[in-house]
Amino acid sequence: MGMLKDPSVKYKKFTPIDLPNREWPSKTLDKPPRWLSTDLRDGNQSLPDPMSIAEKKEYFHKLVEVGFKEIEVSFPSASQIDYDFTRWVVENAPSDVSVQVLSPCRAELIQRTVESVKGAKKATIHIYLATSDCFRNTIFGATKEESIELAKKSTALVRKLTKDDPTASTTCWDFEFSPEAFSDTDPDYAIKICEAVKKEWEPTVEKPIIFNLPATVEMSTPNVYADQIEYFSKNISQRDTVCISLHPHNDRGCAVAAAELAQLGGADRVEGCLFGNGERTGNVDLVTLALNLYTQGIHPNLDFSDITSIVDIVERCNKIPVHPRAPYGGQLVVCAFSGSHQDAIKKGFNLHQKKLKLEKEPKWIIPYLPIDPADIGRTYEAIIRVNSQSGKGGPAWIILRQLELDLPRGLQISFSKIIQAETEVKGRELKTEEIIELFRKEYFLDESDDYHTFKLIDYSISNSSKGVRTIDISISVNGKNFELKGSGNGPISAFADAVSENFDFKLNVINYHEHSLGLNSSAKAATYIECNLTTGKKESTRWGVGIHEDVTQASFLSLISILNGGLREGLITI
Ligand SMILES: CC(=O)SCCNC(=O)CCNC(=O)[C@H](O)C(C)(C)COP(=O)(O)OP(=O)(O)OC[C@H]1O[C@@H](n2cnc3c(N)ncnc32)[C@H](O)[C@@H]1OP(=O)(O)O
Ligand SMILES: CC(C)C(=O)C(=O)O
Repeated sequence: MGMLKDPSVKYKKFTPIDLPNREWPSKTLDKPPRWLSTDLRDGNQSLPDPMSIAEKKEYFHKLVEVGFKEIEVSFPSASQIDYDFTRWVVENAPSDVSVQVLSPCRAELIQRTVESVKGAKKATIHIYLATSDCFRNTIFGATKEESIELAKKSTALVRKLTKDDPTASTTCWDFEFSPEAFSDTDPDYAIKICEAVKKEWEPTVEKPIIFNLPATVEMSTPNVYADQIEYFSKNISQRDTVCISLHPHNDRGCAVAAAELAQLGGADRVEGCLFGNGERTGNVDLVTLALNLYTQGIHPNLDFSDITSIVDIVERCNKIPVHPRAPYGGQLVVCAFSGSHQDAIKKGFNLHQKKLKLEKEPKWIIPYLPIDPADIGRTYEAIIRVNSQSGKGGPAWIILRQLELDLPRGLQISFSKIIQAETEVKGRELKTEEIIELFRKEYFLDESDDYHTFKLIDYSISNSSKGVRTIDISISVNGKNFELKGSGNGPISAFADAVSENFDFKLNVINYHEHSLGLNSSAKAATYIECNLTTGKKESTRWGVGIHEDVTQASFLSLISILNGGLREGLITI
C-alpha cells in the first residue's frame, strides 16, 4: 500500500489551542520537578516479557537508591502477581517513599487497588478515565457528562476508602486523577472534569490533589503540550491545592522536549521511565530530563553517579537494550571516533587539566562533551575510540590515558599512520589494548630477547673540553658487543656521533621532547627523539621513545629505539 501522496486525506493536522498570551517561551527551567517513576507499571505493562517478582524488587531498590520518592509500582487489580508485589512494596518501602498504584474508574477494581496498599506509610491512589472524544466515544460510548459523573463517583469511592476511612488513618494518602488522553482532550472539558474531581476530593495547600495530564499518545509538537499545560495551570481553580503532573509518551520522539516545555508551562511533577521505557515508543526518559537539568547547573535530586549500573538493571529487567545513542547512558555517547572530534576533546581535556591546577572545580567546557563522563561514573577511556575515521588525536589520547605518555605532534602523526594501516587491515575499531601493544612494539618499549636488536649495555660521559662531552658506550647487536666512543655538545649528540662514527649510517637529531612520568621517587622521564637516519644514499626520518628513571638514559633508549626501527626496516645493516 505505502505512503499516500496526500496524507491529509487520512491524517488530520492537530489543532493547537489559542493561547495568545503564553508565558512559557520566556521562562527557563530553574529547579527540578517532583519525579515519579512508572517503570514498574507503565514500563512493565508494555514489556513483551514482563519483569519477574525478583526483577521488580531489584528494580524498586534501584529506584529508591537513585532517589525517587514517588514510585508507581503496579496495576494491582491486573493480577495476583501485581497485587502480591504491591504488598511486598508496602512492607519494604522507605517511609519517605510514596507507593503509587493505578486503577481504572471501576468500583471493584478501585476497591482491590486500595486494599493492595493498606498499611502503607505513604500511598497514592491513581485513577484514570479517558476524556478525549476519540477514547470516550470509541471505548465507552459515554457522553462528557456521563464521564464526569463516573469520575466523581470513582473519586468519592477512593476518598471513602482512604482519607475518610478511620481504619486507614495510619497511611498518608495522596490522590491522583488522570484525564487519560489529555493532550487530545478539549482543554475546557479537561478542566471541567478535573474541577468536579477536585470538588469531590477537597484537596488543601498542604495536601494538593495530583492532576496528571498525560500525552497518552503524543499528537502534536511539544509547544502545543506546553500551551495545554499553561492553559490548564492558569484556569484550574485553587491552583495552590493542585499538583500538575506530566506523563508524556514519545510517539513523535518529542517526549523530552514536551516535558521540558510543559514544565515551563507550569507543571510541578513529571512521570516517566528510566531511559524512556514504556508503552509503544515509551514514556519520557527521566534520565535525560534529570541530566539535562544537571548540565545546566541544577541538581535534579536524582543520583545517576553510577549510570552504568542503572543501564545494567534497566536492560536486564526490561530485557530491552538501552539504545547505544541514548543520551548520557548510551554506550556510544561518550566516545568519539572521528579524528577532528578526538583532537578537540583531547585539547579540551588538556586545557581542563591545566585549569584544575588553578581552581578546584573549573567550569566544564569541553568540545563535544556536554557532561563530564566521570560525573556519571563513566570512564574517560571510553570517550575516544579508534577506527579508520580517527586521526592522530585518538591514538595519542589512548597512549596518554593508558601510558601517561604525552606524544609530541610529530610523533602523533607518525604513529597515527601505523594505526591507520592497522584499522584498514582489520576493518574495525582497534581496542585500547591493541593500540598499546602496537605502540610498545613500534618503539621497542619492552625488553626483547630478540637477538636482532640493538641493546644499551652501559655508558659513561665525561667533559673533555669547554662545552664538549665525550661518551663511552657499550651496546650489543646480533649477539656482538661494541665499545664506542663519541663526542658532542651534549650526551645525545655525543651518542649520535659515537654510533655514526662506528657504523655505516648517520644519526642526525632533529627533534627532542621530554616530560616526567609518575610522582616523586617513582618518577621516570619519557623522551621522544626524531632523527634523520642516513645510510648511503638512503635517508629516512624516524621517531624513538625512551623511558627511564634517568633522563639521559631515557634519551639514549630513544636513540636505540630509532636504531632498532632502522634495523627492522632494513635501513641499517650490521
Ligand atoms: C494508558 C494506560 O496505560 S492505562 C493502564 C492500562 N493497563 C492495563 O490495562 C493493564 C492491566 N489491565 C488489566 O489487567 C485488565 O485490562 C483489567 C483487569 C483492567 C480489565 O480486565 P477485563 O475486565 O478482562 O477487560 P479487558 O482487559 O478485556 O479490557 C476490556 C475492558 O477494558 C476497558 N477499557 C479499554 N480501554 C480503557 C481505558 N482507556 N480506560 C479504562 N478502561 C478501558 C473496556 O471498556 C473494557 O471493559 P468492559 O470489558 O467492561 O467492556
Ligand atoms: C494511566 C495514564 C496516566 C497513562 O498511563 C497514560 O495516559 O499514558
